[in-house]
Amino acid sequence: MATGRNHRPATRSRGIPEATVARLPLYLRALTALSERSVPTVSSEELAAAAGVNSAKLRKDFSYLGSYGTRGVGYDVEYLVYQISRELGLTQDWPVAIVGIGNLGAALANYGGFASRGFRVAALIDADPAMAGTPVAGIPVQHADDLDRIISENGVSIGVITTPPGAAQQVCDRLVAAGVTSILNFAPTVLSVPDGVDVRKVDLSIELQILAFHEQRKAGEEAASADSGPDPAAPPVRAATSSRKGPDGDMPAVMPA
Ligand SMILES: NC(=O)c1ccc[n+]([C@@H]2O[C@H](COP(=O)([O-])OP(=O)(O)OC[C@H]3O[C@@H](n4cnc5c(N)ncnc54)[C@H](O)[C@@H]3O)[C@@H](O)[C@H]2O)c1
Repeated sequence: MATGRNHRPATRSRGIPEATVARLPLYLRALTALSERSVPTVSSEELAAAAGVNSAKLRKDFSYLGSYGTRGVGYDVEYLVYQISRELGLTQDWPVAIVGIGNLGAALANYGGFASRGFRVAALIDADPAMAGTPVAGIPVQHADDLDRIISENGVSIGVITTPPGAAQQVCDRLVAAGVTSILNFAPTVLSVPDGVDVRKVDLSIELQILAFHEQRKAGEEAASADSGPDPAAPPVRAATSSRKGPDGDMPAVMPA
């Protein structure tokens, strides 16, 4: 378990571009589904379609892993699952602490998908004394006063912040001081962290705002085309608005801080 403050993921030191790292979980999700169906091999085109990624980009991404597939056969599904899991550091257990066990923190604690992906919810922490000792998802909530001890006792290197925004920076500082080097921030605030600490933020309202922008644009284009009648030279409305959002496109669902 790497818990040092200056720990950097091996992927970066091995020179894999950040955009490729962001697509690896998409490949892994598609490959895991194939593996569950006992599919032995997959072509780059099939896998690219399943992951929602362009196939040339997929082949380039896999070349960073040293994985080139076999002509006419494709990629070995099980081996790729192993390779990508290893590259992402998922072949080891990552104890995670969630801080702020309200609506969102409790929902995340109850989400079964983390454990199957190598993330074990090791501790739940909240500042509300009334919550101390109360089990959520079978794990007793611990008081925030004991944060340092909880982090070190559980070897936590990934902290999830689901507190109100006003508390997030202070919680972040305490997590970092306790040795946490990666933070997933759900609070709608920008966190400052020292070098060597990685922060990712998730904001569903930003994603919804981007969808609202596209909805508005589609509605405007439809109104304009209704006003002017059909124009054979105009591109189809769908084609103009179907830009992909995600690690293959321009707006990842989980953003660097
Ligand atoms: N990223 C997203 O898409 C998304 C979606 C929903 C909510 N949120 C954000 O997630 C956060 C939590 O939302 P919620 O609805 O669960 O709120 P909530 O009020 O239900 O829960 C917040 C919890 O944090 C605890 N808390 C407050 N200060 C603390 C501190 N210093 N240390 C430890 N615990 C502390 C509170 O006791 C409470 O239990 C908010 O910042 C909200 O804006 C983000």
